[in-house]
Amino acid sequence: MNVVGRIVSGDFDTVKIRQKASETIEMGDLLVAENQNSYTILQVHDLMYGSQISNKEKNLVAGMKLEGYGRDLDFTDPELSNYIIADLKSLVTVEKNNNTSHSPKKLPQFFSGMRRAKDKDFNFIQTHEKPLVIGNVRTGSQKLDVEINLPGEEVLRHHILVPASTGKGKSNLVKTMAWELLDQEYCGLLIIDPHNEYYGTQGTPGLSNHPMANQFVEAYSPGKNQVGVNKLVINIQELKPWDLMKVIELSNAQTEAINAYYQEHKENWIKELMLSQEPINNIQEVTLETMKRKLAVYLDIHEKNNQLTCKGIFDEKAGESTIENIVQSLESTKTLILDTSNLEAKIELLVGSIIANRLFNRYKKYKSTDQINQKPVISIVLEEAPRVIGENSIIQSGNIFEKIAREGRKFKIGLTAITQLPSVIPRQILANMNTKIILGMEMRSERNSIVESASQDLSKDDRNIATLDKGEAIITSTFTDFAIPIKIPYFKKIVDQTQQKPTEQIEFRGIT
Ligand SMILES: Nc1ncnc2c1ncn2[C@@H]1O[C@H](COP(=O)(O)OP(=O)(O)OP(=O)(O)O)[C@@H](O)[C@H]1O
Repeated sequence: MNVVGRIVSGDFDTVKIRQKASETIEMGDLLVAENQNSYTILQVHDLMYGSQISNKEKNLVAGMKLEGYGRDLDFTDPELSNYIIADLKSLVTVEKNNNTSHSPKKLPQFFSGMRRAKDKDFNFIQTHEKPLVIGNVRTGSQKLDVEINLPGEEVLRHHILVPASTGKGKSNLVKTMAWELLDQEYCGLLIIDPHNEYYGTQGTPGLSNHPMANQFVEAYSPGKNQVGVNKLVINIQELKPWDLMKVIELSNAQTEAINAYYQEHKENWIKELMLSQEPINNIQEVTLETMKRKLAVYLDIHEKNNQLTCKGIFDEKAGESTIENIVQSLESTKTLILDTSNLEAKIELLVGSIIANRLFNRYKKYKSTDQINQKPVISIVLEEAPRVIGENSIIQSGNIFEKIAREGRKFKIGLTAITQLPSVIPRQILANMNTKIILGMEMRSERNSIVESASQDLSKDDRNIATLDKGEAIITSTFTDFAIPIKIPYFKKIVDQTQQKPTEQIEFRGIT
């Protein structure tokens, strides 16, 4: 056994080891303590200096070296006198006889030597029936040859949170996950894409580069025609007063007015309101005029000579089947990418809400008629998620995304919420996000909110999270035995490899 350190003190929370002089232990390294019938995998969460020399002597020797006295001056047996102490927390214990894992309940033997974790230490990992491959086990900054998968259907319906500082690899991770899920027939993905980075363009690979993209990717964009992308046009009949009320600020009188028009004219309410010369019921003229102006501004629909002119994504004549087609595609396990990069944030969320509402109501019906088990799970990918599920979200509380965050799992609809600011997501919603894939986070307040709502005890992981590099992550989930340090693959590399070997099958192992 190649010993890298020896246990010298500690308690159940933190085991302290002294590093062997010839070794270099890194933050986040995985080390193994062997027992007769089991072994425990531990992770380094802090590093510090240790010394047998008094401070006074150390300061004196350092001063002499700095000031040029005694260039060759050193301590006797320097590797014995000064050393590094690493703090470790126990992650998981594996029973050798039956290869099963469980939470550590014992301290490793005092003074025992520890070695680095190897691939075979993770042989206890199982493959799931509907796997979602996330990446490889990581020890410090090194990737092991052990792939991690989670039970995809369960993980997606119980929501995923991807918190990280800017540039730490959030989009890369979600693109990698979407790539993995693309041809899986147990799920559909709705990606609301405010930066137009998922479909791919010439020179920037995206999901359209997947070998099965023709069959499983469908994209909509309000912009100019792009090969393979549908133009996003939604018929105004699809818009209901309650969709609008969540995104546009309306006075009581204005709310009553749009409700009255809906009561009277049903799906033609927008057209009738915009072309109305006289208000219906007891609506005041000024309220009607203000409502016309608001609809014109937000929906880009204008009245001229008693005719409607539609300039934006909402149309009087076209787009009647867009929402239905999108929901159908999701149900047939496609990945649907909605490029919202040219839309104003409120309109982006309005479109997202209309789809999410239709989907939610459909799945609610499936639940009540016992058809839900035959339906795929749907995950809605939300970039900058606090815009809709945050304390100060730009659409009103009680919106469909909040509803999905709170009760979507019952109906097989989940969120994949991406954010730099988890601290502004209410605690109850954070706690509902049963899988968190944590990338590097520089701000302590943001780390705290994640540590407090994690499925495993991450109280010792603050420094580890702060020191995560691009593509390095920790998964904490109710569906894993322990918080797993992982390395996420680089999306561009996956695409390049697939294009070189289009028929190669990737093998993986999973975790229970
Ligand atoms: N797993 C990875 N392996 C290697 N490089 C990566 C990985 N993930 C991200 N990167 C690098 O980091 C850059 C930023 O990644 P990405 O755009 O995914 O971050 P982000 O957190 O979504 O950023 P932003 O907050 O600005 O949207 C990428 O362009 C890529 O160069």
